[in-house]
Amino acid sequence: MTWKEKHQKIQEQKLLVVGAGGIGCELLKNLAATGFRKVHVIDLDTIDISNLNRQFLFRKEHVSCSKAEVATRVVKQFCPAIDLTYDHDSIFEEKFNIDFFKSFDFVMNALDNRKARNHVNRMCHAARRPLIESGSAGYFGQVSVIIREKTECYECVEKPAQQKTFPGCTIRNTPSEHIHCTVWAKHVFNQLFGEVDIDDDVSPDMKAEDGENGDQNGEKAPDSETEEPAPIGTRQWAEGVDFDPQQVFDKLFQLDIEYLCKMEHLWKQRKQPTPIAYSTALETEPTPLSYQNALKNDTSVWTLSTCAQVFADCVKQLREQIRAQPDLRLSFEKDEPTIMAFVAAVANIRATIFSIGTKSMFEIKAMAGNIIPAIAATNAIVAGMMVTEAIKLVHGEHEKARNAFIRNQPNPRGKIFADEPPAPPNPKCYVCSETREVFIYVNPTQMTVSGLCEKVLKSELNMLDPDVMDNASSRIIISSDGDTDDLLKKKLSELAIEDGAILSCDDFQQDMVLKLFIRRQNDLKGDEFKILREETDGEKEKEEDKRKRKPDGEEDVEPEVKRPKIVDQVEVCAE
Ligand SMILES: Nc1ncnc2c1ncn2[C@@H]1O[C@H](COP(=O)(O)OP(=O)(O)OP(=O)(O)O)[C@@H](O)[C@H]1O
Ligand SMILES: [Zn+2]
Repeated sequence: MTWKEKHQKIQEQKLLVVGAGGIGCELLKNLAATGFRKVHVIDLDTIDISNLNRQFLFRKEHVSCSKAEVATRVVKQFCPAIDLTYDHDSIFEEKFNIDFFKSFDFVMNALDNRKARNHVNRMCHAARRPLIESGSAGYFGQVSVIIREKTECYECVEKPAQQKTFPGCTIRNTPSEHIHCTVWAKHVFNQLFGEVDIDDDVSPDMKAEDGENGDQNGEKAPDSETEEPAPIGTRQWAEGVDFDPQQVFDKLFQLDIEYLCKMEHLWKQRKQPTPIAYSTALETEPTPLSYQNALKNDTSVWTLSTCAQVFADCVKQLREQIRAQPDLRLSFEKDEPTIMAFVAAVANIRATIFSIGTKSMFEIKAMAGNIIPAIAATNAIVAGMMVTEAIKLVHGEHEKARNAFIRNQPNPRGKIFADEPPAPPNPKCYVCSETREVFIYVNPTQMTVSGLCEKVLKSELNMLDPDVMDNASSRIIISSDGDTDDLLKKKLSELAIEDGAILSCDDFQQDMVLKLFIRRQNDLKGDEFKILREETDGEKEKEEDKRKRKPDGEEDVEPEVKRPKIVDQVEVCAE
């Protein structure tokens, strides 16, 4: 094929790009510059001021506008020849069905969360379209090529459980996990004593974006005209009260929380936070530990009053450092005891306010040290590597596809970039193999149908709207059209779903059917469960033996939970 013919082929390809954030902006620019002419981009989000440092298609005047729309407009300005279209929507929308995916030659992911990546992986599998997957975390970056029946899919290998990406609105308004409180506590530290960063805003979000999906409804808190917290920097405000610990405490944990409570739509389906005043916190226990003694107890969980005491002691100490050097900007250092104690106390007070379980300073230190900034150069390199792989796909050179990695340090062969051929599909993958099987340990007398649907199928296995049938009785126990809603509160055992039951779970939109093998584990409580992606024959036999020996079925079956393989797959990190 001549160079011209090759170029012609690039121009004719129809591509879908999912995500117009850090990697997406770079990617759209590269695609246009390489000669791709038929591109559709989807992004659900609007532009935040904190995106501007690396999402170079966006400018200050674009803040609050649709990312997909602005990216499309700006790319067309420098490349009028491109037929670039967009949707300002979530990729989970029903209109992006399998036929929609089939209308493209291949798909490129520039996403920041596993749920959406899993979904696109399944849609591409169902539509038989290649997918170029990407991710970056600080200096680490990765590109993978996923081709049905030829390579591993995104879900062939189990990923580590930790989710490192947190939308800013979750951090500022609606934390639901301790890590959200820890991230916020680090931001508080930076705002008060460190280098102020736009990303680190700690006040309730006036725009009150709701929830994990980034939907914005623009609702303001009542009386926001008069009662909005003053738009001055937290540091400036704190200097105004001479870093008085009580006043700083009351602002962060009482006044701002009271303000947050007024955004009623946030609390329709969530528990409202409880504002806490400094005096109330100290009164919850007569003898809180001092900072010195609390540090000695870094593996135990501090009480609320100890957290308040540690907060006050640390603020005073950090204030002294700033008084000595007024221009000093401290940086977060997890091994600096005052800073770490401050962050641990703040995180736990916030966790208490939002009814989230508190943790020891030791545990919080591990979480706080693990937060990675997004780096523009990594995104640019990743986007470049994606287009290199895209060109191979265009020319049908599937056998030349490479999974590529960028590292922060050279590997033993002195390379910062490394690549390898994609691994073959995992024959036991519950997404892309013929054997779509998942083994789940539950306590059938406690697990509800609703828990099975929401926690197992939707949250853990990323199905969108499953229909579930008990194979033994052929009874539908979960129906996507709501016909079975009266069963939601029932326990599995009430529907005769016990150890050994097999459920067929079908997601129409993802065109995915999998078999769920129920295993009983009596010590699991409520909707708790454990998942095994595969069960070896040996394990099956062992269990069969046990059941034979104890026909009453009362044995505790302790599953051998396999450690997830740590792979070089990275998640884009928000913080
Ligand atoms: N379900 C989804 N449908 C469409 N787009 C999505 C979906 N989930 C995430 N995205 C988009 O993927 C993009 C990922 O980009 P990036 O990782 O740079 O995130 P960001 O939110 O722009 O920045 P950061 O998280 O680093 O502050 C975002 O623009 C986000 O809106
Ligand atoms: Zn797979």
